[in-house]
Amino acid sequence: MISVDEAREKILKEIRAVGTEVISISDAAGRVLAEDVRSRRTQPPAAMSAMDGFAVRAADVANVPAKLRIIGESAAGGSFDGELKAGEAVRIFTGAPLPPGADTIIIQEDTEFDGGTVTVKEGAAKGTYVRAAGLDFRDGDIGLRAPRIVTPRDIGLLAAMNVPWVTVRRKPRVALLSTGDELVRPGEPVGENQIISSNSLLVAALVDAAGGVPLDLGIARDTAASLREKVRDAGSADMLITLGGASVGDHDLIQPVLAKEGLSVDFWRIAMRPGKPLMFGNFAGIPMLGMPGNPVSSMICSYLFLIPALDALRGLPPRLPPRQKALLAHDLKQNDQREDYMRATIDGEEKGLPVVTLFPKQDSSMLSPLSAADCLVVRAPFAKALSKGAEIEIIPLHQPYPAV
Ligand SMILES: Nc1nc2c(c(=O)[nH]1)N[C@H]1C(S)=C(S)[C@@H](COP(=O)(O)OP(=O)(O)OC[C@H]3O[C@@H](n4cnc5c(N)ncnc54)[C@H](O)[C@@H]3O)O[C@H]1N2
Ligand code: MOO
Repeated sequence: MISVDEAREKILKEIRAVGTEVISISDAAGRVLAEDVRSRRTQPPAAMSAMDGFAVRAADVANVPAKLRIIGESAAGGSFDGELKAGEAVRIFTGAPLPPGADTIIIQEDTEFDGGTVTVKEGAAKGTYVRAAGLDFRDGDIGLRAPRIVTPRDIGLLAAMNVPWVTVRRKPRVALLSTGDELVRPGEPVGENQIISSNSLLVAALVDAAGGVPLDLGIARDTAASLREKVRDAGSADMLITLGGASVGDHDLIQPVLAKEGLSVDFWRIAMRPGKPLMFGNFAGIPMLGMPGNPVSSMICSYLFLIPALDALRGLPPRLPPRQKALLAHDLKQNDQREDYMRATIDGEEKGLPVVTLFPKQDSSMLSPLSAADCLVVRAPFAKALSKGAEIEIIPLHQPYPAV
């Protein structure tokens, strides 16, 4: 058995970024930029007022009160074309260009004015409330560098830079094939000893959340013919995930059957719990992850291996699940040779750290504690027994990959 880190390295070594496409910036949130983006505009294009008030020369308001003659008006979207000279002021509004000759804005609260004159009661240093041309960015500046996940904030910047389209990685397509005679889809008629297939839906939702497109190939029955037929549809995918049939039982057909269809196995079995029978290889030219059938195993394998692989397919440096320190709410026994990922809740805080309680049953078939968990407690192989209050490492499960 190989370690979790070794397995991830082997997977990432085999993954290449997918191709690119050009899309509208309104569709770009969450997508990965494939090329640097340069501004097509200087912002602000000219010196502009940041306030409603009067454009003046700072020298004219060095001594207050100062009476100035109003010679015109500049509103956002328009301009005052004349030149401001000594003793003059221009009525100006937020976002309007500064008239030539003016260098300072006096907010209107600091003035008294009628039609023709303004009395400035509070002076201001030169440049007050003036946004210089190019304050934000200049034509030709690189505004965003690739690779980068486009955030809603980036979309605002792209729009302001007058960039309506961007080149992004296309979304990687991930084919998901469930296997097992016992499986039926949610809502279908279900026999006494059957179970509802939850795995592929869970992993599909993760693929979607991580920026990929899940392709559901359905459920293959535990026969070579069914598996061969279903896997044929993986052709257009960038990656294939099989769910179940990864272990050593007589009905675990993934490896023996797919080997005849072009599967070459890189590794099989990892020193982790759950997820031990994970398999990685190449199936007819595309990377393939063979995940164990138990839903918790496939979810944790997705966190540790599939999401970093999706990052790599999207041309990003692969992100690992973020870890943080926490305290145990109870004693914990020593670990064996497998790296352990255990579902737990967070109940309050002590010394600035979350306090975690493990679910008493960690069976990898159990979805209710998976859904209720706030975090996974991570334990290294052969970790020693710990007492209540000891420090441990967790992977928080709420929004672990923030993108806004
Ligand atoms: N003799 C051994 N037996 C097993 C070992 C072992 O090392 N030696 N490993 C165990 C571990 S650990 C796991 S994990 C499982 C993995 O088994 P498979 O990948 O072959 O998966 P299946 O046998 O097909 O299914 C396991 C379990 O999960 C349920 N399942 C399968 N698909 C789905 C689905 N789409 N949605 C929900 N649940 C699913 C299935 O009904 C089984 O209960 O092997 C152990 N055995
Ligand atoms: O490795 Mo299995 O995934 O413990 O249930």
